[in-house]
Amino acid sequence: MEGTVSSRHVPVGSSDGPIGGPSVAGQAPLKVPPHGAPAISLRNVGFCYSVRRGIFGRSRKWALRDISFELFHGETLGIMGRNGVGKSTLLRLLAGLTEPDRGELINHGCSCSLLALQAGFVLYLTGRENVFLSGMTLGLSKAQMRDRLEDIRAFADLGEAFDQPVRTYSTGMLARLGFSIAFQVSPDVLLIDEVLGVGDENFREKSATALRDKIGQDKTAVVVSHSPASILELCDRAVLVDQGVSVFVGGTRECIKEYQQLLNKAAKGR
Ligand SMILES: Nc1ncnc2c1ncn2[C@@H]1O[C@H](COP(=O)(O)OP(=O)(O)OP(=O)(O)O)[C@@H](O)[C@H]1O
Repeated sequence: MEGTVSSRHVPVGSSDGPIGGPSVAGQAPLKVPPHGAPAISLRNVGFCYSVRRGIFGRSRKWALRDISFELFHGETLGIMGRNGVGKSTLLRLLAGLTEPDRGELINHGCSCSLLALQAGFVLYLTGRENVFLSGMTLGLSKAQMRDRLEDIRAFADLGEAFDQPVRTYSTGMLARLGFSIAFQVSPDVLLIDEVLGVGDENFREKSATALRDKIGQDKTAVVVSHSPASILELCDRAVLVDQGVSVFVGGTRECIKEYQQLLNKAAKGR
């Protein structure tokens, strides 16, 4: 994974993707290009984990090395990249769950909610208790969460398991609860980490439809996905991350092309 990578940024408005570009048969209707205010700006952001080396030693591992892009109000931005290039770490930074070790991340006053599997659940607490806990983490009061509780319970559709400790949940059940909480909390920016493909068939369909509806309401969202079809359907622009660097920022179709070239190059290098 080491090596030199260069980055390319296509200015907003000159996209080859859905924004301002031609429609593609079978694709969602074109969305209005993002205009005006950025919601979150990243400049040369880097982040490192502290990892164990040997029995007593520790060293720093740079998961993100140089990430720069702007997320605009009202747009849906896709994040693509091979396994382990730093996509989930990037979402955690955008959510404010952790801070950059170098560079600059400016949140221009938005609340963000990370829609990821098991994000922040306490395993010995029940689903219901985790709803309140997650709400507090996202900055909502107990009363605000109480108002949303019934919708969350209904959407997650976990039956009696809602009052069981979440350590007894399957991955799919955790995903349902995580999705329902993040979705009903309705933050300014929705951060979605590959949850589109989880849960059973019914829940997948239900969550994908709910997401499409929400994104269609001019919601600001960031979607991590390996699926070109999801990126094309949901996103206005996309960022390609490689070796912790934002190597491409621009239209979705061009980003997918760059991603496929990267995958081909990696396959040849094996
Ligand atoms: N808690 C951690 N401690 C140490 N290293 C970590 C930790 N979490 C992630 N990493 C490392 O940081 C790098 C980026 O991980 P991250 O999960 O952000 O990648 P990703 O692009 O989301 O991967 P995937 O597509 O497989 O989900 C990887 O090399 C990973 O091993």
